Amino acid sequence: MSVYTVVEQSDLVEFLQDYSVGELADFQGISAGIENTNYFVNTLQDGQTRQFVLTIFEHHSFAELPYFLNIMAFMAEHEIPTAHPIKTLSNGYLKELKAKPAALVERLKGGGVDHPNDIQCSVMGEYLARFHQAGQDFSDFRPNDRGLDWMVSTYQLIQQYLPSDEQAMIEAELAYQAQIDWAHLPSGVIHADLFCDNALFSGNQLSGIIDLYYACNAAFLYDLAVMVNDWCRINEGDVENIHFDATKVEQMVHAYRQQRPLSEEEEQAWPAALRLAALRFFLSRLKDKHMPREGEMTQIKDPNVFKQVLRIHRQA
Ligand SMILES: Nc1ncnc2c1ncn2[C@@H]1O[C@H](COP(=O)(O)OP(=O)(O)O)[C@@H](O)[C@H]1O
Ligand SMILES: N[C@@H](CCOP(=O)(O)O)C(=O)O
Repeated sequence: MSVYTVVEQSDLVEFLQDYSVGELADFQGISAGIENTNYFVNTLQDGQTRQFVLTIFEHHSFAELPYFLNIMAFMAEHEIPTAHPIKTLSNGYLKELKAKPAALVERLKGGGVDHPNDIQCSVMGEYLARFHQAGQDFSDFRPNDRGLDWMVSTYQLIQQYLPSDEQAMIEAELAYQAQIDWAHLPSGVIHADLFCDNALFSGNQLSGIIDLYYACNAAFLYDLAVMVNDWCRINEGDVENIHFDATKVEQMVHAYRQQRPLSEEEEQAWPAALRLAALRFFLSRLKDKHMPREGEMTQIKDPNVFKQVLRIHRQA
């Protein structure tokens, strides 16, 4: 349930006064998602229904949000299907609602993908490369706040809760990753969290890329690895049965390469990128499990999924 901050009709009518979007027709809380409060908002303007999503940011400060909203606008203006934020009458993207940062963005068509097919994996590979290429012209910079430093500090926080086998695997992987110089690989703006639940499809057509709230500057190869680890992973029952669909991996990476060829260094670093991406989400899910954020009902995702993914890549 991602309605942590309840919005009344009167709140929304007042909030919309600062936009040129017409009059509030109706609105509805969105149950999907885990980080922020989201509402579908419909207005009536010049006899036409307009559809938006209102997001109330539960964990971000006012200061850090312009980067994300500017990327959403930039990518939408560069043929990447992100949701364009709506400008207020004072020409900004960010407002305050119920004492929290809030933004109104266009509502994208399509639905989530639970079991992606080969074509959808290929489409995602192409569009991630397009995202990376377009981002080369984006002027703002944000360091990766889920990089190796964060991984080390997060491990130190949760180590006390972990069984010895997990401690040993994480320490070995951190030591391995510390030897790799990611900074020399092609880098730029990445999504950093492009899981299946952050893309919207209408059939085999990509209609939305959402949740850009981990976007940052980092190695492009890492972003592709994050996506492969989720979109090409086959979960059949027990975690031990997790494996990768080689055709989906090939389709995704081939489509990416067709749009943006990988350098020789990237080709060589690919196994390490898959491991780094698995470690990142293994650690964040372990932290959410052992140190859940206060005051909210979080959907705890299974860390063992990425424990198994990391194990598979380390044994490859
Ligand atoms: N711009 C949008 N257009 C259409 N649906 C959206 C849009 N943004 C979010 N959603 C819907 O809201 C859900 C939660 O959004 P998400 O950004 O994943 O939430 P959270 O920030 O909590 O992770 C998504 O799964 C999607 O169904
Ligand atoms: N897509 C991630 C959730 C986002 O990461 P987190 O750092 O907010 O936990 C996942 O499925 O683990």
